[in-house]
Amino acid sequence: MSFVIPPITAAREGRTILSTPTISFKEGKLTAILGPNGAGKSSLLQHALGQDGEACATLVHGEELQNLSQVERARRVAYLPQKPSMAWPLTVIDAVALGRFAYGAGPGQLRTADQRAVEQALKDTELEEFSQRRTDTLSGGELARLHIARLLATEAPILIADEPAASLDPRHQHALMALLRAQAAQGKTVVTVLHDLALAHRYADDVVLLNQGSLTAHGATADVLTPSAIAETYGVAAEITPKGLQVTGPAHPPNP
Ligand SMILES: Nc1ncnc2c1ncn2[C@@H]1O[C@H](COP(=O)(O)OP(=O)(O)OP(=O)(O)O)[C@@H](O)[C@H]1O
Repeated sequence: MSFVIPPITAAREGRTILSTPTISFKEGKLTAILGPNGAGKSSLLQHALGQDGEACATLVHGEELQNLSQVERARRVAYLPQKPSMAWPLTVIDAVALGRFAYGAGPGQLRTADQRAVEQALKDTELEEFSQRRTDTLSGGELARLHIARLLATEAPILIADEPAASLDPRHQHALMALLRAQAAQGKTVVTVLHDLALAHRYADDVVLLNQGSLTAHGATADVLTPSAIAETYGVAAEITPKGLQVTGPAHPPNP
């Protein structure tokens, strides 16, 4: 299912924080949204999904998202924000089951398809052993995996995650990216904000590069994520070898 963000101009406190053209995300692809702190990555997603209270004519499979019912939206687009909240402590399995609300399910009320989706999501995020634990007893990385599990349990055709890898250890970061790739390979439209350029280089099909609220590039990862674009955008030096991308240090190290 295609996901198309129309041209956006957004301002906060009198300052333009976003000024972007149409951005189309492709079905069957994993797209990484990259850019330095404050580039506008979260604001772009929040605005596109109507989370900032402003109208936005985002198109999902050709239909305006804002014209769909809440349930229909949730069936099409699953969104994991950068700072997800958990209103009250639940068991892990019940928290993941919240991902099934668009299908009339919830904690303790799971039909076969819901049960299957929840179990698969727990398995994919290696949380099966934690299923009966209270969410407020989880470590930071375990809690991050719980939120990813809830995203996956929706089985929505469009998955959007804002920095899902931030608090994961390296093995779980790679596992997450492999999982997102697998979701894209199943035909889903997968969009994720990342800060780890090596992960983006290794796993993303496409990259959207933002800087100071503007879109500076959008295309195939190998075309966009070049050492010169990285130096210009982030002020760091990077090398690309057969082993992958490695950030080697500041682009302009201070003189000793
Ligand atoms: N409500 C607000 N009021 C004032 N400034 C805001 C508001 N919301 C966002 N901004 C500013 O807009 C800019 C973009 O913020 P945004 O959270 O989208 O950046 P980001 O690219 O996701 O950054 P990060 O990588 O640090 O998460 C930042 O400079 C931020 O301070």
